[in-house]
Amino acid sequence: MIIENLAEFASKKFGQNFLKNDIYLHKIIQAMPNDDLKVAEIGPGLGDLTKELVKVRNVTAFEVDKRLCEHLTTEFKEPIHKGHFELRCGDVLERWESGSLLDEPYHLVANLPYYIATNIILKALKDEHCRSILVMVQKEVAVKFAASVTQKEFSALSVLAQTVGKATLCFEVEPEAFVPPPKVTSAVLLIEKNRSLDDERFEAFLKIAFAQPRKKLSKNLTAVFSKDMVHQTFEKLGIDPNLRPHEAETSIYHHIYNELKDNLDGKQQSEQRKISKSRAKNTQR
Ligand SMILES: C[S@@+](CC[C@H](N)C(=O)[O-])C[C@H]1O[C@@H](n2cnc3c(N)ncnc32)[C@H](O)[C@@H]1O
Repeated sequence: MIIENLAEFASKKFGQNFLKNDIYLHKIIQAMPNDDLKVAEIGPGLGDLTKELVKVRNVTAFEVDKRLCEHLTTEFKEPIHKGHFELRCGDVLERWESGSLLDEPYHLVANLPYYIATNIILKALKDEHCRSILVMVQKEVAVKFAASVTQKEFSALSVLAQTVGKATLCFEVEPEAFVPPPKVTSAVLLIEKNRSLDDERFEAFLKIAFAQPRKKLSKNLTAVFSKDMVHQTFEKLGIDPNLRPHEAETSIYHHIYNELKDNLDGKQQSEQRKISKSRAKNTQR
């Protein structure tokens, strides 16, 4: 496929900003974990990163844009034939609906489409076959995942990353490295997993805890749990009730969650009952 004007060819809908810089492509390869597990690449695009990946690993790539799928099938004829490269066309998020992205252990390596980057990382954190995540994302997103406690960027995403392993912001990438250039600075984020997220309610609990990041953590929790319950839990665990959400360590979130999670269920159930009752009323009318 000959593309006369790459900037015009790029689809905004699919978040296409092609990385056209060999230095950063090589830096991504160097940052990969040092083993021979398979690599899953999301959004291979024109295949610039893919070309480097297939030199060192077996790769399965997921691409939503049919034009690019056709291009990649021609471009990677040989590695496809040799069994080093497999292309799956379609929306990667739909693939995740039926379980793991691949049915064997893998590392995720990608220059992600920014409009669904956080969503993809969260799916990969839960995917038990995913061993690590090395992705180019908007710098702001990378900072949130990699922040340490007490930094103002420490967020629910940082707690989730620390729950499964270790997150590192590897390096920043300026907009000019891409065609077309995105409006924001990018960064490569590495999350090395030693376990997977297995409790979706913990994520829901963190949303409550960080709902108003500048308020006190105890205050945020009273949006769902009674004041007494929050007070007693903090006292039992010896936690300062004046802590702001970004000042509490990941382990503190797990301790509080373990104390309150049964009541979180109760709350969810009572909300559910309220919804069902109001639906029943509406049907009677
Ligand atoms: C930022 S571009 C990266 C392209 C290429 N890897 C590079 O580095 O130049 C994002 C890629 O993700 C693809 N993409 C967007 N949404 C997708 C989805 N839901 N499932 C699979 N691929 C998707 C786009 O078509 C595009 O190829």
